[in-house]
Amino acid sequence: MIKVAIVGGTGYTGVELLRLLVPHPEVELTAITSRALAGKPVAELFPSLRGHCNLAFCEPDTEQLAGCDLVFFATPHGVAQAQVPELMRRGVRVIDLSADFRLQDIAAWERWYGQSHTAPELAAQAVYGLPEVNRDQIAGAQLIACPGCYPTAIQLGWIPLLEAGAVEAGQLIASAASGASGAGRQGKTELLLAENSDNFRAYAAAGHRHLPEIEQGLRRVQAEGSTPASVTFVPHLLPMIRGIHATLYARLQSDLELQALQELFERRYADEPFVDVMPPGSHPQTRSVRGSNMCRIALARPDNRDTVVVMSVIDNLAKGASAQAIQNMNIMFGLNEKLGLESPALLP
Ligand SMILES: NC(=O)C1=CN([C@@H]2O[C@H](COP(=O)(O)OP(=O)(O)OC[C@H]3O[C@@H](n4cnc5c(N)ncnc54)[C@H](OP(=O)(O)O)[C@@H]3O)[C@@H](O)[C@H]2O)C=CC1
Ligand SMILES: CC(=O)N[C@@H](CCC(=O)OP(=O)(O)O)C(=O)O
Repeated sequence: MIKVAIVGGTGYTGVELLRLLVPHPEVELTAITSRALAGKPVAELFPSLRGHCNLAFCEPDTEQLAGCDLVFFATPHGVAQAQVPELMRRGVRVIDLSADFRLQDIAAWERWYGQSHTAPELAAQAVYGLPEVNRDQIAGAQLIACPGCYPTAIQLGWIPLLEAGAVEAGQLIASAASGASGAGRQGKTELLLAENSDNFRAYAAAGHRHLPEIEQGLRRVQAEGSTPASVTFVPHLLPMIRGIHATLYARLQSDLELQALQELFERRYADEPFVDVMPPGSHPQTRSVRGSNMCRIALARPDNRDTVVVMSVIDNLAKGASAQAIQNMNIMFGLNEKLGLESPALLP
């Protein structure tokens, strides 16, 4: 059994990790931290876990965490980089759901996240946990930087086109919308029912911190000498709880028929258990992935003109965070990658 701890067990990604880890046959949960609620039984805060989890929240104590095989950090940006170096020295493996180790360009990280980075050497060592690109490196990694939610939906939607050099990489446009759980479990006025229901709006149109992560990931899959991927990214807030819908626009380099594009995607993801390329004419819905680790993708070429539109949906808390983190864990520990992640989406 893998001895696992979760630092930050009271946020939405923390409790989603719990939901998925309690039935996992190879995991023994040993610690779930919350400084604010230390001592309180986990199932008292989350009654959905009554009968599944008998632990109480505890302080994030390095000695206790160091006794685990694997520690998940489901904490705000800046927390993992302070605590991970000591755990790594003591041989613990770490999967970080925050953005602390996602960017190789530390100056860019500091600019976008508004704080100085205290462990740049670990950012250089971390493996970006997108299994569809980095499966082999994930298997041998001690530290995984789990991708952000928008970056997961957007990269999976564009990777086949950029690998093939099929689109004008310098002019990519991503319009994406997220459910409110993407903003975490903090009280914020814009997330009140009265503000966010029956409403729809963009935010961070002038620049969102996921932009450098998206571009970094896309540039890594491009052939040498290609025009580096450059993205206009505008996120939106949806009046729903879970789900991301990304609509991705790219100009085709040459006159590739929709059928050829469809085959390109089907070939690229043929062996991927968590990417579903839907038949031509489909419009993927967020509810088709709710609670599941699946990314569903469909393609269109409106009026047969030179723009290819990719629609990509994920559950921000699942493939966009906690379920993807468990997919990484399965790969790191040599387990069946799908273990604990095979349930279909919740309907309705
Ligand atoms: N929500 C989403 O869809 C996604 C979120 N993420 C990322 O996952 C991370 C977790 O997000 P989310 O679940 O929304 O929760 P929050 O960002 O609200 O994190 C809250 C958790 O972190 C703990 N925490 C806060 N500060 C510290 C600290 N200094 N030391 C130890 N624990 C601390 C809190 O417990 P306490 O204060 O009681 O100790 C709480 O359990 C974030 O970095 C987020 O950006 C990534 C992808 C998607
Ligand atoms: C709706 C909403 O507010 N979404 C969040 C997404 C954050 C996230 O999930 O990712 P990180 O781990 O990179 O912070 C946002 O736009 O900030």
